[in-house]
Amino acid sequence: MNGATASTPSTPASSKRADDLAIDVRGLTKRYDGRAVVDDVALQLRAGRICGFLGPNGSGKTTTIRMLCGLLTPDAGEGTCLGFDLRREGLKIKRQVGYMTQKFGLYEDLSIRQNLDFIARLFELDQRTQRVDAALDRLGLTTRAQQLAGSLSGGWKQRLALAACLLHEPRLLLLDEPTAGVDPKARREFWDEIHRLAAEGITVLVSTHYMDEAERCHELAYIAYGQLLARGTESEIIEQAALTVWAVQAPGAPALLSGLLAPLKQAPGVLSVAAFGSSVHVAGQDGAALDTAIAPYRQRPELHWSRAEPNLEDVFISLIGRAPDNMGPAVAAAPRRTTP
Ligand SMILES: Nc1ncnc2c1ncn2[C@@H]1O[C@H](COP(=O)(O)OP(=O)(O)OP(=O)(O)O)[C@@H](O)[C@H]1O
Repeated sequence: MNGATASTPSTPASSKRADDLAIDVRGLTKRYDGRAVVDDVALQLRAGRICGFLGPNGSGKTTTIRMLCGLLTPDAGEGTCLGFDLRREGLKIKRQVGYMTQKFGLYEDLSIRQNLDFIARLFELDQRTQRVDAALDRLGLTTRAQQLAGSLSGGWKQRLALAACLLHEPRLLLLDEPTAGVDPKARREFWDEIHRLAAEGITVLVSTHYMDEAERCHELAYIAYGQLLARGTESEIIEQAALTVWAVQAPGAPALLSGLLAPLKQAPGVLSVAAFGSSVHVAGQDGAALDTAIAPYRQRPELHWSRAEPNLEDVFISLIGRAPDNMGPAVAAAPRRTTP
């Protein structure tokens, strides 16, 4: 559903008033060396919502985020961020957006307080000491204020980075894989904070590779090879994918299961074959074709087959299988692809 937006049960498209939308862009495109790494993306996000931005490595998430906050100029597309025109009002957007980059971007040889004070000066904020104190307090950093940023663990660094991008009281947070490499407890605390911010009316677009984080979002956008392939709530995305999923187990020889089923990945009708714990999920959209593909394997006595409910990961793996690959050699004036 490239270029389309999906409504959610609580936010029918008709009720999306323009002034409700923190992000409202369409046709967003960025090309490098003739290759569209972001291709005709449309995204609408209502104020106060948390949207998870998912997709495989190199699918265009960072590039999209950088276009949204005015750091990159799109080659095509238009729209607004926080009501400001993406092309003409980049500076106004930057002043009201908190952008957390994938890589820790603060000074490792400055203390937490010095880093925050530096950011406050960059933004020319008034009442700097009070703002820095409040940010330290909010993120539980007060007792560590004098600690060098470089000596912090991954989780604390992310907390500091979040504090830094909140200092100027942004209305929209663009978080690029904020919890990559962070342990589960720190990730949970980070997400609790994200939800508190959303409850205060801040809009959040957050890229992640973690399915448990996807499940904590109000809505999701899935991008592969630069094209937005799915958009909506978790249940809407699962429903739209219309997958049939079989779960297979091999109680006598679980280690052999993945290898045994590997040829199925190439079979007509099979969109994904993926291990989940002691099971392997085999998924496809055409139930009859899927049945034909798995028929030879269903005869095997060591394999136990049962129908399973599709989950988000089944859907995303299947979507990649169906997406057109843009990683090949660039074609100067390539014809527009149609979305599966
Ligand atoms: N400045 C650039 N010049 C050329 N190609 C680029 C540039 N920036 C990004 N790309 C390419 O654009 C594609 C999309 O990159 P992007 O960083 O947006 O993906 P991503 O979804 O954020 O990936 P990841 O999950 O690994 O962070 C990649 O193939 C990348 O190599």
